[in-house]
Parts: sequence; structure tokens; C-alpha cells
Amino acid sequence: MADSALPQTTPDSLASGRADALHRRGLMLILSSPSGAGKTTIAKRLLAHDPQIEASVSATTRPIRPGEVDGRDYHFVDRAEFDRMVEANEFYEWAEVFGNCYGTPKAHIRARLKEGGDTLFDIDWQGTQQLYQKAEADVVRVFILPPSIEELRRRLTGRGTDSAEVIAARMARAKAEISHWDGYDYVVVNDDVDACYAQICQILAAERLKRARQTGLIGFVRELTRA
Ligand SMILES: Nc1nc2c(ncn2[C@@H]2O[C@H](COP(=O)(O)OP(=O)(O)O)[C@@H](O)[C@H]2O)c(=O)[nH]1
Ligand SMILES: Nc1ncnc2c1ncn2[C@@H]1O[C@H](COP(=O)(O)OP(=O)(O)O)[C@@H](O)[C@H]1O
Repeated sequence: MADSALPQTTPDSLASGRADALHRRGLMLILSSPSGAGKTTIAKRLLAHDPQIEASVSATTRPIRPGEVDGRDYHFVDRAEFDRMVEANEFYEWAEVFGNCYGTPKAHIRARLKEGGDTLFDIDWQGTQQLYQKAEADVVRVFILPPSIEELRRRLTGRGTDSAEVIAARMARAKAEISHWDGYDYVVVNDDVDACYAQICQILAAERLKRARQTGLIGFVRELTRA
């Protein structure tokens, strides 16, 4: 379905009302799934439709690829700078993958949390655990499941980005990844993509309205109960 034909559900349109006008703290929305279940599709739709959320940009030591933009796809840094950032405790988490280092810088995300901006993470269960350990109160964890294993294989094949070997490797890893479903706050089945997207908008709307995130409520209630 073309995006223009979508129902106009956004977390904003759901979270209307007085409390939404008050200042709130931002949140860190994590989307995880076995490869092919649809997290990139959902993430792109959220980023395109919801101005309050932006994607986390990791730092990496791997060389920039054609078509990539520094600061949009990654912050490309050399090894000395990456090591300095590790030493200075500037990452929520970091890891070495195939000889290159990757990390989630804290500073920008922390500033957004204070300002009421949300950050989207497309990461696996290990990254999720690490972020949760560092920032439990700010993290909302959503796991996306495929409707069936056969459909997962169909989607990986239909996407047309991977060789038969890579698809076989992703399928082999899928069951292990699915086994971490219970480490998440919400689990959503991506059968119909519009329904799945609408559910994630509902989750985001409700999480934004949580009392602990409504930092403006203290002053509002004080005003209400004055005199
Ligand atoms: N722990 C961690 N892993 C990351 C981060 N950013 C990217 N990765 C992982 O690094 C791996 C390689 O990413 P990339 O170089 O973009 O290669 P690609 O996934 O093949 O396009 C992927 O498995 C990513 O999930 C990060 O900030 N922290
Ligand atoms: N609900 C859905 N129904 C049918 N196809 C879907 C659905 N959600 C995603 N897809 C398709 O499945 C493929 C894998 O989705 P993608 O978002 O790339 O998954 P992931 O990021 O989890 O690896 C893509 O071709 C995407 O267009």
C-alpha cells in the first residue's frame, strides 16, 4: 500500500488532549525482530510520519560506503577517536563487528530526552539489553514477530537484497532471535503492515503519556491546587 493511502494514524494524532501539551521527557524506542520480519519498514514509516522521533546515529570506524552520508548513516570516526570516546564514557554501548567498531553516542540522545524528543533504535536483543541496563526508565522495547516462519522466508526472498546463502543464514538465526521475545515490553505480530504500524503508534502514544514522562505535570498540578 502506498504511504499516501495510509490511514492518518500517528502517535501524535492518538495522544491529543490537555496532558499532551505539557512538557514531557523523551524516550528511546527500540525495535527488534528476526531479520525480515519488517522492522526497517515500520521504522521508516515512523520516521517519515512522526516529527517527534529521529533515528539514532551510531559512530563507527568502518570506511564510508558510496551513497552514505557522514552524520546521517553513521558518524565515521578513526580508531583513535573511537578509543577516546570509549575512554571518555561517551557511548551507551559499543561492540566490535567484523573488525570494525560501532557505538551509540550518548550526548545527542541525552539532550533530546531532556527536550522531549524521542530516538528510534533498530538493534538486536544484545544491544537492547545493554541500552536497558544503562537507561532503563527511558527505554521502550518492542519486538516484532512474523506471522509464520514460512512468511518470514517469503519476505526475505521477496526483498531481493540477499543471496540464497545469506537468506539461509538469516533463517537459521531467526529462531534464536525469536527466543528473546520475552525480554521486551511489547510484542507485535507484523501480519498486516498497516495494523502493525498502527499498534506501534498506539504504544508510542501511551508511553509518551506516562506520568513519569510528563515532567510538565508537576507545575500544572501545583497551579491547579494553588489557593
Ligand atoms: N553494538 C552495536 N552494533 C551496531 C551499532 N551500529 C551498527 N551496529 C551493527 O554493526 C553491524 C554492521 O553494520 P554495517 O557496517 O552498517 O553493515 P551492514 O549491516 O552490512 O550494512 C550490524 O550488525 C549492525 O547491527 C551500534 O551502535 N552498536
Ligand atoms: N506486513 C508485511 N506484509 C508483507 N510484506 C512485508 C510486511 N512487512 C514488511 N514486508 C516486506 O518484507 C521484507 C522484509 O522487511 P524489512 O522491513 O526489510 O525487515 P527487517 O528490517 O526486519 O529485516 C521487505 O521486502 C518488506 O517490504
